[in-house]
Amino acid sequence: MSESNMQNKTITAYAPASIGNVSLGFDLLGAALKPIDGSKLGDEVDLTIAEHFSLEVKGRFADKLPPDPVSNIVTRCYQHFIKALEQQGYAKADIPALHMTLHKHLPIGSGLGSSAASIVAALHGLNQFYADYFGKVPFTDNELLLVMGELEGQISGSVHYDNVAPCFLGGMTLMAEFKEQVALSLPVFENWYWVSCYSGISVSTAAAREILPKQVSMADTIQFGRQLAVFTDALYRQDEQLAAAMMQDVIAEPYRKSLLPKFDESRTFSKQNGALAFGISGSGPTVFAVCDNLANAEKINQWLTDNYIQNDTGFSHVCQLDVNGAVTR
Ligand SMILES: Nc1ncnc2c1ncn2[C@@H]1O[C@H](COP(=O)(O)OP(=O)(O)OP(=O)(O)O)[C@@H](O)[C@H]1O
Ligand SMILES: N[C@@H](CCO)C(=O)O
Repeated sequence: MSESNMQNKTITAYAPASIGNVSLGFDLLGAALKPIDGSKLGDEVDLTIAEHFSLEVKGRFADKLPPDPVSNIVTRCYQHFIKALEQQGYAKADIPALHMTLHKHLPIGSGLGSSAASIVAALHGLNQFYADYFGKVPFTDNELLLVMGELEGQISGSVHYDNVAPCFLGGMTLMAEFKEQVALSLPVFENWYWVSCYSGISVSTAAAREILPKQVSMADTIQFGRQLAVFTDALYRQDEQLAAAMMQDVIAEPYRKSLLPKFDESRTFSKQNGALAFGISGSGPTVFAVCDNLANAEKINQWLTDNYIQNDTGFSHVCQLDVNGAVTR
């Protein structure tokens, strides 16, 4: 598309919710979510040319963010992106400024990768917008991922890619954290349903990291390594039973579950009613249950809706993995 055609064009980028850790892969494994009823579980960013940069925030959770746009991570994404374009050799005067609108659909501090979804929608949208404008894609997926991780780190206190990578690439991703290959896409079980229930309370990721011990025992280290290696192998061999048996969290859940009212009861009900696995999504309070059939998933979804949700802000969805990740239209 030519520069003049971009003048009145709006690009919209969508980035889905995600499960960080997936129980067994603290900071190293993540999965993108898509409710099976077609409802939207992700953030959106609209981008259009303007005289000066500005950010507008709309959506159900807009009023839970700092009112000052400068404190919004989307503003930092824009500033970072423009600086990187200049470093690539684009002259400042040739880069049009944008008006951006963030549609904040994901609750903050939910364990659904809310800040990651804003970051991914903003940066994917910016890359697509300037690709259309200049006729050349400014940054590769891997280059964008590195920036996404850096910005996520500014919010949560340490760089971790297990929300931004699945949110951006879709499906289930394993972090390689190799400069040339930050994340790897893994095979998935297409018949698995992921019930995801947000209780409605907010848990800060930085605070939920703070309560974790700084050292891990030898026994837990060996269990962690064994589980992640065997799980990955089981995905490649499509061995559901073995994969599900590996989905236990020895790093974070023992410390974090005390922050989550009704966690143990929810696990007990889910496991007694057919869940193959149950755990905390990211740093919580969202929990997830994995089922290999819809009837079990719907039963657990109903029970979590009735029992795990604490207030009007909470919600629960039967999901499958969002294999598309971030998309623009
Ligand atoms: N667009 C944005 N989306 C979400 N949080 C934002 C955004 N801009 C700024 N913030 C701030 O970043 C912090 C996000 O905190 P935190 O990392 O705990 O939440 P989160 O990313 O929603 O967590 P989770 O990954 O568990 O969903 C909050 O202080 C919030 O005000
Ligand atoms: N891996 C991160 C995800 C945060 O959503 C954590 O558990 O702290």
